Amino acid sequence: MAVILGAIADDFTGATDLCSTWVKAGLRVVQMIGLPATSDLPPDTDAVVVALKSRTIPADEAVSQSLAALEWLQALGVRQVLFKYCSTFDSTPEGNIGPVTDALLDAMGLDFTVVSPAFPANGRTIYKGNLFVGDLPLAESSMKDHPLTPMRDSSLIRLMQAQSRGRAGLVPLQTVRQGADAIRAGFDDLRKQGFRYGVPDAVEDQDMLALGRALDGMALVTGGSAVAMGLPQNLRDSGALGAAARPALPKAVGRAAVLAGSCSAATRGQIAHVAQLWPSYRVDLDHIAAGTDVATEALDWAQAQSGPILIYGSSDPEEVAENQRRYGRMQAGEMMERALAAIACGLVDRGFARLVVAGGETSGAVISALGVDRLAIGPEVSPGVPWCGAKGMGRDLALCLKSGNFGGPDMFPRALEMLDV
Ligand SMILES: Nc1ncnc2c1ncn2[C@@H]1O[C@H](COP(=O)(O)OP(=O)(O)OP(=O)(O)O)[C@@H](O)[C@H]1O
Ligand SMILES: O=C(O)[C@@H](O)C(=O)CO
Repeated sequence: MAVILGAIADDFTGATDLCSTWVKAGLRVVQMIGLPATSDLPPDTDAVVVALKSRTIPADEAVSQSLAALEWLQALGVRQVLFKYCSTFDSTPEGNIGPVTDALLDAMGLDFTVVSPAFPANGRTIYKGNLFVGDLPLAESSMKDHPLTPMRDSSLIRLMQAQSRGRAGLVPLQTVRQGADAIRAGFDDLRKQGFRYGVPDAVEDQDMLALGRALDGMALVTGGSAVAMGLPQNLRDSGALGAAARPALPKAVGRAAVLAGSCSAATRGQIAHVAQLWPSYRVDLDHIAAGTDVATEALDWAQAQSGPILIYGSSDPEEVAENQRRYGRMQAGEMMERALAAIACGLVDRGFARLVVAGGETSGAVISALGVDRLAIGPEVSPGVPWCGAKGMGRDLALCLKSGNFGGPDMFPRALEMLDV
């Protein structure tokens, strides 16, 4: 069977989250890191996700990388393309969700697509076009303090219109609850009225599955990982998919570490939990800025410990804001990412082979530095967070790339228990 589903993800943890959704649906999925240099894929691959690090780069660069990824996927012959962004719609007023969606629509000769970041299993729901994170509207959730993409509006209609060329219209929950045909009719109505993006309400997985059915035949789909849940069934029904596959845990031998650069409320809770259990080391941004070799310091410390360790740069919103005032928003983020990436390489050099990395940008920096070019997706630790197998710096590695906001407080030890650490 040929590769039938393709996706372009705007960050690395988001890509793994999507891969995990398709792996759970029995697909054989490969995650390519960055623009692929080769089309050499395992012969039974059903779906490929190209993981870009394009969420916070300038919009024109995000557009050109996404178009190159689209061309690569089209050359594989995929039937449907998903543009995967964050379930909390992480973006700035300039993009990059809007500009990339517009560019993909144009390149594919289309005039309409769906915009659906909903992810009910992780508490991201959409009602009357407003995105909620747990019980709070997006703009009142901890996402308002995100270091790179603070979200200060909850209306997906306004958010999308502010950064794109077209109008966004709602498919209300009453319509979604009537099932796939009604949703499709809702999209058709919007398109006829000149809307370019359809935003369907969704509060439960059942809504996402109905939406998935409605998206049968829509060549470009955009959203979070949950919008992808229902797509494999359409292809299975049409006979385009073989028997379901079962994911395997990665085999990697070596010490275990958690590296955290995410400053989300969830990650900070996970750090607080694990700091009681394991040796932990905090990377200080002021030391990095002062030119201290923090990587060597952290690695010397790591070698003196036994068992799993935690190394983190994450701070609370006040300290992040202070760091950004001092060094600039993007510069502060990049300094921390570079330090954590250098530490990751040093750890692998010293025999660490099982790494949990918290944060999408952080994961991007770490796996690029490790020279990983693809991930084999294994079983999930928690919704959207799978273990992955990879080759990095010539070694077999087990990597768990955790989206900032995902997972319960005990997610780090649970991840390692799955590998019997
Ligand atoms: N103490 C700090 N001060 C300022 N910035 C920091 C600090 N610690 C980490 N950062 C930066 O904050 C950013 C966090 O983004 P990252 O994508 O890694 O996490 P996230 O947004 O929570 O995760 P996700 O994208 O998966 O939702 C990174 O650029 C990181 O380097
Ligand atoms: O959709 C999500 O929340 C995640 O997959 C993600 O993209 C975090 O960076």
